[in-house]
Amino acid sequence: METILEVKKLKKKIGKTEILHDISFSVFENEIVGFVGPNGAGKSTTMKCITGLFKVPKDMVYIMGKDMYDHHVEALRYLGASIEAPALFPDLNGYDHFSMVANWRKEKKENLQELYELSGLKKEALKRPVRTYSMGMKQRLMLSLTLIGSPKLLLLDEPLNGLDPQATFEFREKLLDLRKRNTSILLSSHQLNEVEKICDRIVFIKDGRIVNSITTEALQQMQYYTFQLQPIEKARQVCKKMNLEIREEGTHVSIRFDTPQILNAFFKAVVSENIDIIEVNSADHLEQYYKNLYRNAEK
Ligand SMILES: Nc1ncnc2c1ncn2[C@@H]1O[C@H](COP(=O)(O)OP(=O)(O)OP(=O)(O)O)[C@@H](O)[C@H]1O
Repeated sequence: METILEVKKLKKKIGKTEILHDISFSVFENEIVGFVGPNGAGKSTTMKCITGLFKVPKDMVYIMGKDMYDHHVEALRYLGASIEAPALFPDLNGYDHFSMVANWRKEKKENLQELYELSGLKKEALKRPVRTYSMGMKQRLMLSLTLIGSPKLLLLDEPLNGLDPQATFEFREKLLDLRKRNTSILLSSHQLNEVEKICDRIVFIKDGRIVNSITTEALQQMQYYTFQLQPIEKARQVCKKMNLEIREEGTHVSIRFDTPQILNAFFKAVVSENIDIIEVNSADHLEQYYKNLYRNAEK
């Protein structure tokens, strides 16, 4: 499997504060990787280091095997990026932005037609100055601009902000389609349900450190259930005996089962211990995983 992006022991100081501490992860070909973590964890800073917006020392960021330190011109040729709020010129219209970026990236004008359509912006809107666009329209334009020149790697920082539900569905399809066309993507987002739907793997960051990484497939195998069980003391004992992770939220408990077989064994144990199941709900995988992970990281 070809490595598209390699981040190796990336460190970043801003002023006297160490923001990133030895961040290491990779993005492989045909892979969409989610980059997830709380506010201020270091997602945007990492992305800025990858794009060269923040200069980093040698041997820390490689794009298609090119070190961003001394081969950044070649490395950037493979990259499309949208980081933080869409960086657009308020007085230029949509078409102007396309022409400008196409010039930089040496893309032929005739290849832009598909991207105009992909943006979902009408001709009338593309003729208007960007200052008249809504947040979602800016996001749509920005995403289409990042695709000019068919990058091998796309970095998207919070691209779902401001998108309406229809645009979110279309955006999801667009990313999945790009992956089919050999573009790998690093996507930072707080919208866990979308991350779970779009990404092949998720890398978790906290306080400038990578705290975990998991494939979406492995995540789907895990089953999270929220129960109301009585008596709760007995339920706790069953979980302890079975070595199950249990999280208590008021009158309910949330339990993670790594395989369907463990879930089955748990139900059998509950029945044999005469524990009443008052209520049971299956929970979103990524949301539960996130809660457990960051709760453990607090300890
Ligand atoms: N220019 C700067 N000067 C000083 N500190 C900064 C600067 N940029 C970022 N930081 C600090 O670096 C840390 C990481 O910020 P960063 O923007 O990378 O987080 P993030 O994970 O993208 O957060 P969010 O989800 O809120 O966008 C934060 O503590 C932030 O205050």
